[in-house]
Amino acid sequence: MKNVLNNIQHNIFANNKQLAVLIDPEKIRLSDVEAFVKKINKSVANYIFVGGSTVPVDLTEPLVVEINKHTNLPVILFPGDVAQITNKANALLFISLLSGRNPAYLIGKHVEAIPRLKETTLEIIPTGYLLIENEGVQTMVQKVTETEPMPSKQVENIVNTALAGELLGMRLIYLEAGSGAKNPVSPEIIKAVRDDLSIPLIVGGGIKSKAQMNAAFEAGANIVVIGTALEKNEDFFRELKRW
Ligand SMILES: CC(C)=CCC/C(C)=C/CC/C(C)=C/CC/C(C)=C/COP(=O)(O)OP(=O)(O)O
Ligand SMILES: O=P(O)(O)OC[C@@H](O)CO
Ligand SMILES: [Mg+2]
Repeated sequence: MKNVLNNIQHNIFANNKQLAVLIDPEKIRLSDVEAFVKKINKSVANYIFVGGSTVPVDLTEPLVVEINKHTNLPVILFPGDVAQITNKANALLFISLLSGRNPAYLIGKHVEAIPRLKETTLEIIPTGYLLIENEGVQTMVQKVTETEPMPSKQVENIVNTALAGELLGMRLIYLEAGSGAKNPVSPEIIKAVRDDLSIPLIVGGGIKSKAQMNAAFEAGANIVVIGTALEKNEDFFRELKRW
């Protein structure tokens, strides 16, 4: 059923916060998936994102199959490359790296993905993806895509880039500080983007505490994504049992 975007919009209308837990296929063993997913089920999480900047070709599909055995939550692909597309998920964030100027990640990979997507049952959600600079530390996404992140001081440029994505017809905007970033995207940037944007806003990268998660929601994030902090410390799930 193609209802992920509808569900996101419905939750926004109802003023609900939305949490996505990111599972990186490279960072989890199949034998650990059941226990991890059971923790996700007991938390407030609404979605499971699956993806990574570098993932061996044969890891994603078996992971999604295993996740589906243990949860009814929607599984949404957040791919770093075409090989991470599998029909076993519910939806695909069809992301274009708007913060960068590498044609491969703006449109090239997307063309490459079409043979897989022609007959897919996945809900495809066009998503503008903006990598925001974080104290000058290089992120995996930056390295893999050979692009520069947007300077965090250039708030107007960040807002304009997000709005350009909206006007190009994208259905979501994702503000990314980078996996495992020292600091999340600042509330100031989130608020500035939220103030001008009409479509849902996802924020991720470097969120390690409930306070940081709530700061992102308060600033206007509609969905917060947490990956590394839960990978490294599953006790963090205990704080996520209720909003
Ligand atoms: C259109 C298709 C199918 C693919 C291209 C998609 C694009 C444009 C990707 C942009 C950049 C990119 C490589 C994004 C990766 C997204 C992601 C899941 C990042 C998470 O990073 P981690 O892989 O967890 O980082 P670490 O390896 O440092 O943990
Ligand atoms: O792993 P973390 O730092 O939580 O980041 C989540 C996601 O935004 C990375 O692409
Ligand atoms: Mg990661």
